[in-house]
Amino acid sequence: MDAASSTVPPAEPIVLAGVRKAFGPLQAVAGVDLRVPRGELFGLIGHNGAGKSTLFRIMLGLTDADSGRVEVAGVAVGGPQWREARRRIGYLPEQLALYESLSGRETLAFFAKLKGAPRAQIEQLLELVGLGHAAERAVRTYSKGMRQRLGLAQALLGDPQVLFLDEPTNGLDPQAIKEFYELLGALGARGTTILITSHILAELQQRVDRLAILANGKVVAQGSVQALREQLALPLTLTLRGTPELLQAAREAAGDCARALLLPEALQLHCERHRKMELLARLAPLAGRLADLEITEPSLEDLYFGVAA
Ligand SMILES: Nc1ncnc2c1ncn2[C@@H]1O[C@H](COP(=O)(O)OP(=O)(O)OP(=O)(O)O)[C@@H](O)[C@H]1O
Repeated sequence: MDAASSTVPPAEPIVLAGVRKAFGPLQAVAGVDLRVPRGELFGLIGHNGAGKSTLFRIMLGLTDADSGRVEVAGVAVGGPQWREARRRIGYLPEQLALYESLSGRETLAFFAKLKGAPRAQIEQLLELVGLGHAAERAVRTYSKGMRQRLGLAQALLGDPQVLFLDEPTNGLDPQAIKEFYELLGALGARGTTILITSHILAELQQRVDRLAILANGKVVAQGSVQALREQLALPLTLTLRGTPELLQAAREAAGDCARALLLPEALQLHCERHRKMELLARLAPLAGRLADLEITEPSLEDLYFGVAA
């Protein structure tokens, strides 16, 4: 059985190797390698113009790469088996055009027809995204969160193996974002592979399995947030609270082990990861008298600025 007729998803539903795309003199995608295993929630981040949308369009077969290998859902994008494989891919663009006068149910029926997906899935998807109660209402009466959930439902028509989500949580409130990611978690647990872009790094940091940071068309770092912390070796921050005398003593005890920043009511010590235990040992004699000690890992935003800025 060949890959196109197989219903078994490949172990790596997204494989890019040496992918390049230029627009005139501009190298928008400059040699990207990416492998995303089945069931992973993978984030793609980067500055405006970094090449994220171009890469999405290449993976969806909407734009041809100039060179390189692009495989999605187990087949070469644009190749002889692509038409069939495209049905196993869902896409939620950043701005999905919806017909305001259609109801939620009619909207899904419209997309199901376009995609050749069974209409029988519509009710189930409306329930899955929490729109069962609003299925009869015109889209014009939907909130932003409801529209995004309807967008996700259309992307899920045909039970895709791979989902591409472009800024799907833009404009959603914190509760809606939480629910959106819970839904993605459930899809991942059933083996759906999800590629997601977002400019809200704090949001991605807690949720993605791995991510790639794209800058000027190149992947400049790739891995789990923790792996990137270790790879990029950005300093940890210890924040100490206590009396001014104690903070001064802590600063002296830290010595060359950390870069110290004395704030009005706290001392911040920025320390390289491999010297953390040495620093804690130096501070140990003071620990009993400190009011508080907090260790903060570099955030995804720190990591991003560490490589992409
Ligand atoms: N059709 C096109 N013709 C010419 N240049 C293009 C075209 N599409 C994209 N570009 C250029 O390629 C580069 C990458 O654009 P792309 O839209 O992929 O970036 P992005 O990372 O998605 O940015 P954003 O976060 O702003 O959406 C940009 O410099 C953009 O101007």
